[in-house]
Amino acid sequence: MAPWSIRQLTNLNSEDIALLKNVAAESSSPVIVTGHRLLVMKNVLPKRVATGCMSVDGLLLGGFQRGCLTEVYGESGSGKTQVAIQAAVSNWPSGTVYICTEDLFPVKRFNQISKNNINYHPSHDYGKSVFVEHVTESQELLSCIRIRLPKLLESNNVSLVVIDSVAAPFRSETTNYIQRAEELREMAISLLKVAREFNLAVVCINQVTSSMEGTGDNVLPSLGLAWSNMVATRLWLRKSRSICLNQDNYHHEDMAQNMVQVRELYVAFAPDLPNEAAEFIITESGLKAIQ
Ligand SMILES: Nc1ncnc2c1ncn2[C@@H]1O[C@H](COP(=O)(O)OP(=O)(O)OP(=O)(O)O)[C@@H](O)[C@H]1O
Repeated sequence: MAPWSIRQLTNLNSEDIALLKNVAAESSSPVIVTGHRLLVMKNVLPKRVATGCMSVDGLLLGGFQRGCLTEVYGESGSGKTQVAIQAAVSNWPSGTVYICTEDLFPVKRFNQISKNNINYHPSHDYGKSVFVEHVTESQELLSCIRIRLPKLLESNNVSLVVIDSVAAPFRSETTNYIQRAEELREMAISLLKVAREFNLAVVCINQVTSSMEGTGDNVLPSLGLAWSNMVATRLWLRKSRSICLNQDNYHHEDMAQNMVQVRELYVAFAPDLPNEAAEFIITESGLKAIQ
């Protein structure tokens, strides 16, 4: 039996202590259980991580599902990063791990959305709950997910992991397609393990190639069958129509000005969601549902 002690955790009841004793008995090494892990073990955390946009959360029955992989794909500029940043802000005080593989983390935009968050208070340090990592190569990304990520999750309260974007490290090294497929499969397996063990929502952002853009329902992210089989939910982001809005985001057909681009998040595949879409706009303060 591994040595165990209960430090820092307070207000444990007899049920919690019995659960911790069982965990320690089954483990061959010392056990570190944070308050968050205890909640995971007791299975009392909400099953989804909110995106912070009313219409999208309505469609997704509360947000991104924990314990599995969600792929968000769409053409450049469709709003994939905005959705992820908004979810990171809405997830506060719970943490987000944001792994950037292409562009740097958009700090300015994150701060802008944070300050406009409905629960914003000057004393809240939103930045402290976001752990940013930049990796550009596939092996580096794999090692980050397998080694550094679990270590970080052991000692921090995190409920969302974002990879922006998932294909970029593999795109630059595409000479060996078999190796690429194998690495993608390994990455998906490692991400799924982390998602299950720590009860996290893992959101993988994926671009569609320019030749695929605008081809209607045939637009598909292509990372191979092995990868596709690991993804539980696939969401397609696209620009749809333009509309006129007044300052309160109310739709007015007769307004000649303030034309705004509407975006649509469509459930391309999910075991528990209908193939429907939610509309939203992107404003300075983040994603907003249309009234
Ligand atoms: N402050 C802002 N106010 C209003 N709209 C904004 C603001 N910042 C970004 N946007 C909108 O978000 C769009 C960019 O979205 P985003 O960066 O999420 O796209 P993406 O799908 O991640 O693209 P890529 O694949 O190229 O990274 C911009 O084109 C703009 O329309």
